Amino acid sequence: MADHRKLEPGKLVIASHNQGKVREIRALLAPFGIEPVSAGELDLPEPEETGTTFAENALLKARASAEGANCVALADDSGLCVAALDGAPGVYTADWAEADSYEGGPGRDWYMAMGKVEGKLSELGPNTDRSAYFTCTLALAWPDGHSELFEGRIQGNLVWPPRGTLGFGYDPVFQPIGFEQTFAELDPQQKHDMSHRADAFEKLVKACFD
Ligand SMILES: O=c1nc[nH]c2c1ncn2[C@H]1C[C@H](O)[C@@H](COP(=O)(O)OP(=O)(O)OP(=O)(O)O)O1
Ligand SMILES: [Mg+2]
Repeated sequence: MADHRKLEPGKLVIASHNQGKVREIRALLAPFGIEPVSAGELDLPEPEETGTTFAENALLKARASAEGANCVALADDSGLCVAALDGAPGVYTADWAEADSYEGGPGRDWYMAMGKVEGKLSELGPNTDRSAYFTCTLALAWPDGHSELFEGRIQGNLVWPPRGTLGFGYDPVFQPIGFEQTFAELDPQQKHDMSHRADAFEKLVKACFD
């Protein structure tokens, strides 16, 4: 793909403030001679995600970090899309988890968020379609304004109650097709081999590394 710009070895900012994501992206980047630093480590601001699509939000985050750090930045905007809920929570997946933490400040309550999804599904009755997919849009942004987008997806079914303690976010209720375990029960390496993030990453690697 000659129209893609190659990624050179060196510094790259992971434009995410989600520790779970940063951990996964570091593992995916490990074989490529890239030295990832996270936006948090560089004290880069967390831009407001005002976009209405995954691509808009991914670009917004990548551009903010590329400008702030003056180096290539990689952002991930992802979410859970539930078929019976017309694709919700979708772009608003993180927002559904927004809660006041016990300390009184803003925080995220994943158990509450998973319960919200389950509550809406159960309102639709016992035979409701429980299929869902995770989607991930990766945006690479260069300080000169160039950017590239890659999209990945994984199909599965929602389970209740949540199971497993690995991973992050909605992993305990997501069971990928062909597996008896949820993402939070699978070995992290198994998740990295098949996830929406891995799928998007595979496309990025094909385009941006030799
Ligand atoms: O593999 C995953 N396993 C479980 N849950 C996941 C996954 N991937 C995305 N998700 C859920 C949680 C996340 O919070 C939301 C995306 O929201 P999103 O705005 O892209 O990420 P975020 O606010 O957590 O971090 P940041 O924007 O700093 O990268 O979807
Ligand atoms: Mg976010």
